[in-house]
Amino acid sequence: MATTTTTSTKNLASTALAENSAPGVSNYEYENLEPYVHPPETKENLNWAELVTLDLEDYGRDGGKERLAKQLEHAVHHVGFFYVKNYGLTQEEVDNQFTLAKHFFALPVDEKAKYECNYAAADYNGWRRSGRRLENKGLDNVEIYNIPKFTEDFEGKYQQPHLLKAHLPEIEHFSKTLHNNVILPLVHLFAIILQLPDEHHLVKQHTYDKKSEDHFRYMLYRKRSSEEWAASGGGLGNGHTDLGTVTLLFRQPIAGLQILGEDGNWTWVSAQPGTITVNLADTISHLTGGWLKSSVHRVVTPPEDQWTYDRTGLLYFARPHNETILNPLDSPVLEAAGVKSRFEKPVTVEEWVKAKQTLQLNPDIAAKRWAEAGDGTVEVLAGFRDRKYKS
Ligand SMILES: O=C(O)CCC(=O)C(=O)O
Ligand SMILES: [Fe+2]
Repeated sequence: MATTTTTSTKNLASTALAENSAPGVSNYEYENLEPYVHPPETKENLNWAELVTLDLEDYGRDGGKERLAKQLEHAVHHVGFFYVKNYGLTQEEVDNQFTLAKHFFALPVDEKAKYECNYAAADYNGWRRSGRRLENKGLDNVEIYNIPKFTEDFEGKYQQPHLLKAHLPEIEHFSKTLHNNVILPLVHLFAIILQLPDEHHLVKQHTYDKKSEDHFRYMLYRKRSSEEWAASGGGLGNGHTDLGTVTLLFRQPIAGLQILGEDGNWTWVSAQPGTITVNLADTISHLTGGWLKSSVHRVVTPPEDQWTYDRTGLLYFARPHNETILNPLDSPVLEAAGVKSRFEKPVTVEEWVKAKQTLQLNPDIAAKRWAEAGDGTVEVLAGFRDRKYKS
């Protein structure tokens, strides 16, 4: 791995994009860490999804926002998934984060346990051990480490292992760059598509400094044998929607992610070099009465030629400010579509996150609540129900 300082970011000229401040830390510390190496792509010919790719460099150019909004319109209303490229981080900066993820998950369980989530409080920041998923209790192979925003609200609240402490300035830089260069432009484009009277309305609901539950994530799906894959159900029952505004998934080569299309068929998301895969999630869908599509997706057994590799993920979850009320926005597009609130009473983002995370982090509570209706649905909050998506 190169060891030069990598603070260079593409200069995306736009008012919505804050300047990328240099982290001020050289990468020499990575010299001591064996670098993460991307596994090879599958040779199998899978039924790949066709997704549009937004070139974020166009965002700052004359007429660029309008061009990108036009390109995005169909995807956000009908598909819920797309790619972005030219987001202002070098491949080396991205790979350094994969390296940290790899080494974090290689720490002994006892060490990781010091940073374990407070599941009962529905607090997802910290380490989530495997074996806590409703579908596959005891059989799931997924570990997660979530890092909150670098703001006063979270200062001192979470301890980090030495490995990550030494790299917090870069992690902070990485998270803030994603927020400035991807999240803010995207919500700006959504506002243009929705023809909101104030084009900056959604940007103002997603400022970095105000309290919200955005977080950066390292994720690991440990490799397993064909028997283990079969016993786990292969992820077919894990279809879900994410709960925030959008989720950013960094390109990694192990296939597994699938999207449920409007036609009821699942297609695979391919690894496009230099891109981030973006999916829309529940809160932006709530803010539009379902007009913006919170896409159903799942991670299934990879193709056989990739069974010998761990699947390491880098993700960023964006959410509106906690105080945001999840009623449909004032928009001529939504008015023409006749959308309605999805809740029986006003619900804040904070309440929504807590309700859905309680189900996600506590398999025992979730099993009971899913069983209540007995029809494959669960009431998350104030009349809004999630449902199961089977194969
Ligand atoms: O790992 C992936 O590709 C997707 C993970 C995912 O859907 C999630 O963490 O919500
Ligand atoms: Fe997801």
